[in-house]
Amino acid sequence: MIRHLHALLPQPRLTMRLGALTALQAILQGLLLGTLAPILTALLRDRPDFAAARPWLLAAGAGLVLYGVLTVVATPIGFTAASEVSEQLRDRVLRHAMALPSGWFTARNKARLARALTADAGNIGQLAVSTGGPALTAVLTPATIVLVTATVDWRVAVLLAATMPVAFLALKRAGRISSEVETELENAATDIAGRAIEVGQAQPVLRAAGVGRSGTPLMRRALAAHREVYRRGLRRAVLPDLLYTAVVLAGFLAALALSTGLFLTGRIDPPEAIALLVLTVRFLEPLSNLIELIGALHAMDNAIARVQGILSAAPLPAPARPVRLGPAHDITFTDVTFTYPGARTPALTEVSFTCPAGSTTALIGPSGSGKTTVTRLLARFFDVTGGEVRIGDADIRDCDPGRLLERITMIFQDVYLFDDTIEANLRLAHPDATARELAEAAAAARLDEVIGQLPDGWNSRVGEGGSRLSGGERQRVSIARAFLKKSPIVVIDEAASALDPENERAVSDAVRRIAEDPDRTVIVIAHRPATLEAADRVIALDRGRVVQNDTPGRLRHVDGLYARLHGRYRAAGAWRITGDRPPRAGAEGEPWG
Ligand SMILES: Nc1ncnc2c1ncn2[C@@H]1O[C@H](COP(=O)(O)OP(=O)(O)OP(=O)(O)O)[C@@H](O)[C@H]1O
Repeated sequence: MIRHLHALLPQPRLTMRLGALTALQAILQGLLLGTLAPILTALLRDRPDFAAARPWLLAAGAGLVLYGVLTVVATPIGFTAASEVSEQLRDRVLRHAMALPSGWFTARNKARLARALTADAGNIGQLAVSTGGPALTAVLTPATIVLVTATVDWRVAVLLAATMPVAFLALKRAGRISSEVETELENAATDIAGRAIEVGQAQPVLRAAGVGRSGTPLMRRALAAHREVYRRGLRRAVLPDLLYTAVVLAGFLAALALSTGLFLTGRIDPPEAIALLVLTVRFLEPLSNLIELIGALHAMDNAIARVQGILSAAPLPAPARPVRLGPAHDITFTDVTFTYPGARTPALTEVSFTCPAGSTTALIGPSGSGKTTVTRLLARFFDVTGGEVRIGDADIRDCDPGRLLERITMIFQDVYLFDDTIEANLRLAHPDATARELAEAAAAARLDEVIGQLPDGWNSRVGEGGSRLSGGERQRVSIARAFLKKSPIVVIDEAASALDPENERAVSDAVRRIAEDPDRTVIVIAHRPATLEAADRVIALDRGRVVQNDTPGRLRHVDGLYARLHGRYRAAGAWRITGDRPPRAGAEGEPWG
């Protein structure tokens, strides 16, 4: 357990110091009791021998002072150590999570991560101090008492010593069962947390379907399973706990009986009998505490294992010597094949194309054809299964992941905003931006119109996930980030979902401006005819393969996905002339069908 915790902490020095202090205190407790027998022997006589008692009294006094000093030193370290352990763990888990591929973040793994960062990291810190210390004392003090008892009477010492391994065997069994129960309870709790996240995400759907007033069926099942695991755990733990207590009590009673027998048969004197009585009682006390501590210790060990489980999830491999990304920002996919973790069929198969630096490439294709996957692979959310993705001369797997993301801005449909002010959300893209740069970016994305209408302007909070803004407004924040970041590669997933005409125009304008910038290489998952027409190239995907790759002008005259989409827009009269929304790619009756 100590080893596990030690391995988990980047800086274990403070906890090691606390452990050493606690161990010293525990041994000192036992040694102090060792002064009892000679003091009693010297003083409990017809004529007390103070001269013989003095050195032992002095030693006991010095020991007590040392114990006091150790307590004074250890107490503040204990307080600091608990919060420091939790902080170190949180920091380590967070750093690791940042390097994990986005495919890792399933609902269950998100719940595991949330628990590791909140409950587990906090509990490990608390338990390491509040349980680890007493547990160390509960083992070291009785062990020292056994040695000290040997100086009074070896037979009682042997009996006490024999009690310890039997007690530890019983304790091991009780601990194993309590650990199993704790793991089952934790799994059941993680299930509930996962279901809760699911309910949160699917809430609009659940409401629309009129289900879920008392939770979804899966949630109710998870709650019932947790209750059952708890009850079963209580039943399983009773017997092993009783067995351990019985073993310790039996050792204690046997030692008492032996001491009494030795006294009654005149083999030990009254002072020795009193000393043995005190030693036996002090032996029993910490040992019997162990059964209460063992559950908490295993809970800590399980929490450590859970944190370890997250830390062992493989991050995307980082190159030992990252290649520097050069000034060229052309993008090349060569024979890229990719299968999502756990999926059977590839999402992309032998996809090859080049986006010249400064150009705009529109990706089109039916729903599920692999457009989003292309953008995810470019940002290295996942690594390709086969082939390679290059920016300039560099294979993106050879680049530092942080540096890679500095060059790319993603403008997604589902923009996640942090529950902070508009300004703070924008500054994520460029923390040191001046007020002027912020204002220019906001104007370019037409976010200034939104900010002007908010009660607190730039200081307005956007709510969790940006819930206080509409979809189009959120996307304008995301576009403003792109203007602010000035990254040479921009990936845009045009909003396919319904935007009101005002937002739609604002978003289209901003996207057009980004695309027209000759310093930016843009890949856009296009849903609007104007975007398609303005693109330098159009790449059509179907079932994960490139089926067309040419200029929009030429593709219009070739039978295929693009011409069908183009014809469909014309037939629907949805080109910008009318200002109506074009039919959504992937929507019912659209040209992919
Ligand atoms: N996280 C994932 N895990 C497993 N399979 C996935 C995952 N994301 C996408 N897929 C699958 O990969 C394929 C390509 O999906 P992708 O999202 O790239 O398509 P798309 O063209 O962007 O679709 P849409 O237009 O609906 O957004 C689909 O079959 C999809 O089911």
